[in-house]
Amino acid sequence: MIEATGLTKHYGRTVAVDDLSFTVESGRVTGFLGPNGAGKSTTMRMILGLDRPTGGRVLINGKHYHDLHRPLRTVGALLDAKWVHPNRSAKAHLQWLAKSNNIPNKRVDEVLELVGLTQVAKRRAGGFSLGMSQRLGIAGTLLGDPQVLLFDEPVNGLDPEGILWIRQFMHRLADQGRTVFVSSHLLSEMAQTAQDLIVIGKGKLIAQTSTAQFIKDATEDTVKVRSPQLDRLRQLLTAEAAKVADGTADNALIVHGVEAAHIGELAARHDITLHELSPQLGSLEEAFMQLTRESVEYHSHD
Ligand SMILES: Nc1ncnc2c1ncn2[C@@H]1O[C@H](COP(=O)(O)OP(=O)(O)OP(=O)(O)O)[C@@H](O)[C@H]1O
Repeated sequence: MIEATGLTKHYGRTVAVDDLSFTVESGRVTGFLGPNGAGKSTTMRMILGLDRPTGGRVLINGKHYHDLHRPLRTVGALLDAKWVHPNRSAKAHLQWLAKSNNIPNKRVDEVLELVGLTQVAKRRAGGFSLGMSQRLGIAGTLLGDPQVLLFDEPVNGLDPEGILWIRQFMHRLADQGRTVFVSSHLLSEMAQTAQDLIVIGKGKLIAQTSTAQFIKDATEDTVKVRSPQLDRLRQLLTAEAAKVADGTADNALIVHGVEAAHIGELAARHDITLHELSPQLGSLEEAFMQLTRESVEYHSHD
């Protein structure tokens, strides 16, 4: 578990992180979202003791990073996947990391196996593709079998196969009861990966909630209806004060403010044939734009 309380960081006159409080629970993948410059990297660096807070505190499993007896056994972090000596093999890189942290050598083979790099363990890491480098970086985070894992933009630049692998791997780590905290700009990817979200804007907390609730709160659900008797249906819905707009497909309407079940019953009562009746859920992109825009406007009026 990661707990931030009143966490604040000033760089000169810039307030990078502003009185931020949140909790990252174990057994879940938690996404960390915010527009550029919102303070995500600064927050992650403070969690890892790489930056000292100006105010407040952040604890990992109840302790400051610096007070952890063997940090790598409690928290693994991947901030930059290309952070590896290019001429070292994947295995030599991990062996060096293990040795400098008093981790037995046999754990290196285990983590190589876990991330699927056993076959290429002896190849120069400098020649690895981005996807392989990410796997090597993740192997490094797992060396100490830590309970808490932090990943900064882990899927940036990866192909769809690499993205899917990382998503499934993170879910597996969370299913093992670990705390998985991951920042990303790729919102559609986050929508599928993260069960919970912490969203910040200008260093302040905008939302801490489940991904589903975040989308529900910030977007309006609509229903798409297709019917050969569209004009009749439109009249009936408008008479009920529903907001109705033309859909992009032929013979389709987008209905706001009425449940799909009600539209189905209305159509049945008036012998109207329906070819489609599908609730349209808002996207994480829409919710994110909506909520971060409000935060920016709010702050500019401060
Ligand atoms: N070492 C530093 N010195 C001065 N200002 C900094 C430093 N690091 C970050 N900042 C400033 O703090 C703010 C937050 O930056 P940070 O990199 O934490 O945001 P971010 O959410 O990670 O952004 P991005 O998504 O673009 O990576 C920005 O205004 C940035 O310019």
